Amino acid sequence: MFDTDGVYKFGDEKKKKKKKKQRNDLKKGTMSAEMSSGYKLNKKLKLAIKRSRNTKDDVETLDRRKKGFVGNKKAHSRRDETVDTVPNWKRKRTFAERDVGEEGTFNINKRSSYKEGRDQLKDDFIKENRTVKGRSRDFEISKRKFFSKGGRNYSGSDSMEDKSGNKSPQSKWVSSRKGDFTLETKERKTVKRRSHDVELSERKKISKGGRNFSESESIEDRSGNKPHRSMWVSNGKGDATLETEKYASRKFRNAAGSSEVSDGKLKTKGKVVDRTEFVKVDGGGNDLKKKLARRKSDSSMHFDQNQSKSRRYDVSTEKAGKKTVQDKKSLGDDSAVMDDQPRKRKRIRLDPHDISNKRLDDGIVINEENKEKKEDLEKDVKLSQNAQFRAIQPSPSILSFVEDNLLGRRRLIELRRSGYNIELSAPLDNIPSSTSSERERIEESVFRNKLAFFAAAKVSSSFPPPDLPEIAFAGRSNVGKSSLLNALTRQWGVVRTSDKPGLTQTINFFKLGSKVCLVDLPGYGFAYAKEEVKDAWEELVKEYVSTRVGLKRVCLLIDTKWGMKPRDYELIDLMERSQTKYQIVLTKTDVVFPIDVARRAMQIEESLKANKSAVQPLMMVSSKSGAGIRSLRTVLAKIARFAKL
Ligand SMILES: Nc1nc2c(ncn2[C@@H]2O[C@H](COP(=O)(O)OP(=O)(O)OP(=O)(O)O)[C@@H](O)[C@H]2O)c(=O)[nH]1
Ligand SMILES: [Mg+2]
Repeated sequence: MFDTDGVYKFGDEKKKKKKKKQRNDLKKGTMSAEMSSGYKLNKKLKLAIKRSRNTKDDVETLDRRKKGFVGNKKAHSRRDETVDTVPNWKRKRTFAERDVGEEGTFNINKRSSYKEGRDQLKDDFIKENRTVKGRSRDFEISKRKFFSKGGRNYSGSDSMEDKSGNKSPQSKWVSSRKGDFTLETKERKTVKRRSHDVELSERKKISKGGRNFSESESIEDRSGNKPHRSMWVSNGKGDATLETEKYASRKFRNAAGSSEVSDGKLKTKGKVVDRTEFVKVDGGGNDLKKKLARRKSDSSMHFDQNQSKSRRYDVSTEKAGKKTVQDKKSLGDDSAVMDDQPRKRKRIRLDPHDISNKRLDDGIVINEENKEKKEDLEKDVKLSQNAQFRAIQPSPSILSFVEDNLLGRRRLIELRRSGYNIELSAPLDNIPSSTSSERERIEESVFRNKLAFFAAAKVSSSFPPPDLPEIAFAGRSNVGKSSLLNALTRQWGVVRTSDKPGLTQTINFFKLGSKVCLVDLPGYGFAYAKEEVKDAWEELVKEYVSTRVGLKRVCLLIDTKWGMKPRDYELIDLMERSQTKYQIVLTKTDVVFPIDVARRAMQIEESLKANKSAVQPLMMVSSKSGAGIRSLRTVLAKIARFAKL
C-alpha cells in the first residue's frame, strides 16, 4: 500500500509480519477497537515523523501536490486555504501550479492522483496535529490568522449552523469554517486522556453557572461538533469567547506540555485582559473581535477585581484538583453574569447581605436625626433664653437713665444732636452742650486727684494696711475693670489694660489722693493662665472681698452683652455671706442696643432683688464712649466722702 511506503522499510521481518497481520485484521474487522485505535494512531505518528524528515525533499512532494490539485478538489481547496498561512507552501504551490499549467501533466492517472490527494490530506492532518502539540509556533500564529481571515468567505455554507439553529452572526462566522472544526477534532484527539476528561468535567461545571454555556452545549449535541468551538461560537459575546480562549490556552498547555506560546499576550497566562487583547489582535476585520475590543475596557474592571481569582484558577488548573473546580465554577458564574447583564457591570453593586453599608447609612441617618433633634432642642433653649430676654420690659426709670446718659450703641449724629462734642475722644465724658473745645473738668473733686499705684498682692499676707477706705472693682476677666479705673480718673495708662483676658494677675492698690483707695482685682473665669493659677486668683479675690477691712464697696462688673454668669453668682453669694456691699456695674454698654442695655439692667435687678448686700441702683457705663461714667463717679464720690475707717 502506498500509505505504508517508507514506514515498513525500517522494520525487520517480524515487525513486517506483525504489521501485515494487524493490517489484515483491520481490514477484516477482527481487530479489537482498542487495538484498532492504537494501530491507527501509531501509523499516523510514524507518518508524521517521516513527513517531518522529508519536508525538505521537494521534488516528490511537489509531484504529489501537483497530482493532488488535479485528483482531489477538496484537497486542492484545503491546500489553498493553508497556503496563505505557510509562506513556504505558497511558494512551492505557485511553482507547482505554473508547472502544471504549462505542462499539463496532471491527467496522468486518476487513481494515483486520488491516492496522492488522500495522502496529502493525511499529511495535512498530521502537520496540523503536530502544530497543536506546540511544535510549530509559526503555524499556530498563521492558523489563527487563517481562522480570522477566511471565516467570512464560507459564511452560510456549513450545515452545522442550520442544525444548531443559532442565528447569531458569531455562530455563522465560526461554524461556517469547517476546517476549524476538523482541526479542533484533531487537537482534541491528541490531548492526553486524563487532561481531556478533566477538562470536560470542568467545562460541564462551568457551563452550569451560565445560561449561555448551557445553550452552547445543547447546540453542540445537535450539531455533533466539538463543544469547545460551539461554546466559543454560540455564546455570541465577548465574555464567552474569552472563556473559550482561556480554555483553549489551557488545553494547549495540557496537550503539548508547553507553556511557551509564541504570542506575547498568551505568555501572561494569568491575565484575562491580555487574552482579550490577543483576540483583538488576531481578529482583524471581524465584527465580533471589534465588539470584544470595545467591551474589553468595560470588562477589564471586572476582570481586575477577579484577577487574583484568575491566577488561582490557572495555577490550580495544572493540579486539576477540587479547588480548581470551585474556582472555575465561580469564574463561570462571573462570566454568566457578564453575559446576561453586561451593562450592569458599570453600576456599583451593593451586596444586600453586606450589612456594613446599610448599618452605616442607617447609623448616619439616626445620628443625623439625633443631632438635628439636639440642635433643635438647643435652639429652643437658646430661643427661649433670647425670647425671655426680649420679653423683658424695662422699668421707666431704667429707660430714662439709658436715654439720659446716651447708653448703648449710638450714632455720632445722635451724640451731636445731644450737644456732645464728638471731636473729643470720649465725648460722653464731656459736658453736654459745652462750647469749650476742651473737656470740662471732672465734676467730682475726688476723681480729680492723681491716681497712684502703691501696692500689689498675690496673697492675702501681702495686702497693704487698710489706711484708706477702699473701692474694689471685681468681675470676670476682660470685663473692663482696669479700663473703668482709667475712665473714672481720666488718667489713661496708669492701670494697664489688654484685650487678652488675664492681664491683671495680682490685687493692685491705687491711691486716689488721700481720701480713697481704688483696688483693681484680677479677673475670674476664662483667662490665658493655668488652671491652678486662676484658682489661686479666685481664692485671693474671694478672700479679699470677704475679709478685707476698709472695703467699702465692691463694683461687680458685668458685661452687658453676656449678663450674669455662675461665677458671678458665686462671688455674690460670698459677698452676701460676708455682708460686703457690692454694686452691679454693666460695662461695655456701647456694643449693644440701648434697649438691650435697659433689659439687661432690668434682668439683673430682678435677679438680685432679694439680695441684701446689693446696692441700688445698678450702674451702666462704657469706658470707651464715657457713657454713665459721670453717674458712677457721683456714686463713688459719695462713698469716698462719707467713708470712715
Ligand atoms: N467697647 C468697649 N470696650 C471696652 C470697654 N471697657 C474695656 N474695653 C476693652 O476691653 C478689653 C479689656 O479691658 P480691661 O480693662 O483690660 O479688662 P479687665 O477686666 O481689666 O481684664 P483683666 O485685667 O484681664 O481681668 C480692652 O481691650 C478694652 O479696650 C468698653 O466700655 N467698651
Ligand atoms: Mg485688668
